[in-house]
Amino acid sequence: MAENKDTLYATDPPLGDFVFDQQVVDVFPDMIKRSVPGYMTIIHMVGQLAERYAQSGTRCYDLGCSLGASTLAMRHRIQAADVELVAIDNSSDMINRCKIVLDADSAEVPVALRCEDLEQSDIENASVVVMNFTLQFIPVARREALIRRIYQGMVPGGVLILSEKLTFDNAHHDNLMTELHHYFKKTNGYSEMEIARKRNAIENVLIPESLESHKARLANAGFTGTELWFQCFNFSSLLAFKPSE
Ligand SMILES: C[S@@+](CC[C@H](N)C(=O)[O-])C[C@H]1O[C@@H](n2cnc3c(N)ncnc32)[C@H](O)[C@@H]1O
Ligand SMILES: O=C(O)C(=O)C[C@]1(C(=O)O)C=C[C@@H](O)C=C1
Repeated sequence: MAENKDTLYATDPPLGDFVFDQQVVDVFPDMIKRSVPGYMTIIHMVGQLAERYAQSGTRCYDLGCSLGASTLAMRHRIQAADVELVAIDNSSDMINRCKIVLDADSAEVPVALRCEDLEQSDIENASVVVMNFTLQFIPVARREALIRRIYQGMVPGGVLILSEKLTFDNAHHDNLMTELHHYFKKTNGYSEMEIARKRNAIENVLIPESLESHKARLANAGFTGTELWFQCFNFSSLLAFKPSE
């Protein structure tokens, strides 16, 4: 299916803070590919990591699933038996479109699609949890409790795949990564005006943190072996493990 081009901030932009509403849903595949360097690599590897770490008789979660890109990647790669996928998002517009996408998919691994606030979600018996550019939209003060609940809902040997936009403590490095991200968006066809408007729209709702902050929070929750497995400019993905018994 042809993807609608993201021109949301080109003319007559939405007013106020960025929200994941129908306007965003209609252009989301194009928006995220042209905004997040390495996005498709991350999605592809989520499938491979789920194949490697999904355990029979457990669940694999996609928290902040949007249109289900990570869910589909896992669904087509998981080999373990009796695995259930759980895809959660609190945007009804996203969930409605995600349902259409999943219904059109041929894979047979069952998917439980839930429109709910993931901060209130029951997370149980999880061998794989994916949070792809979702934690950054959760208020910083509530991230620790959420990561702890995710850890508690995981089985021994389970893996969390946490992808996030990053800030850097070194001001020069932070400015360089921000500039390279800006250039990435320009090479993908966004105008200076679109980039500036989008930046203003997300600055109060997308709160990035440093790699060190993420690693400390994960360690405090009990995760071990946390490693940065992907980074392109100021976009990254981490693996964190719940120790085996
Ligand atoms: C950048 S998108 C995630 C992209 C998606 N994981 C992917 O890889 O294509 C962030 C998503 O998180 C969802 N979200 C934000 N806060 C949430 C919350 N408290 N509960 C559930 N979903 C949430 C948004 O509705 C949005 O769909
Ligand atoms: O940082 C930016 O400029 C972005 O557009 C990033 C980002 C994200 O990381 O979620 C913001 C909103 C959209 O979901 C797509 C990409």
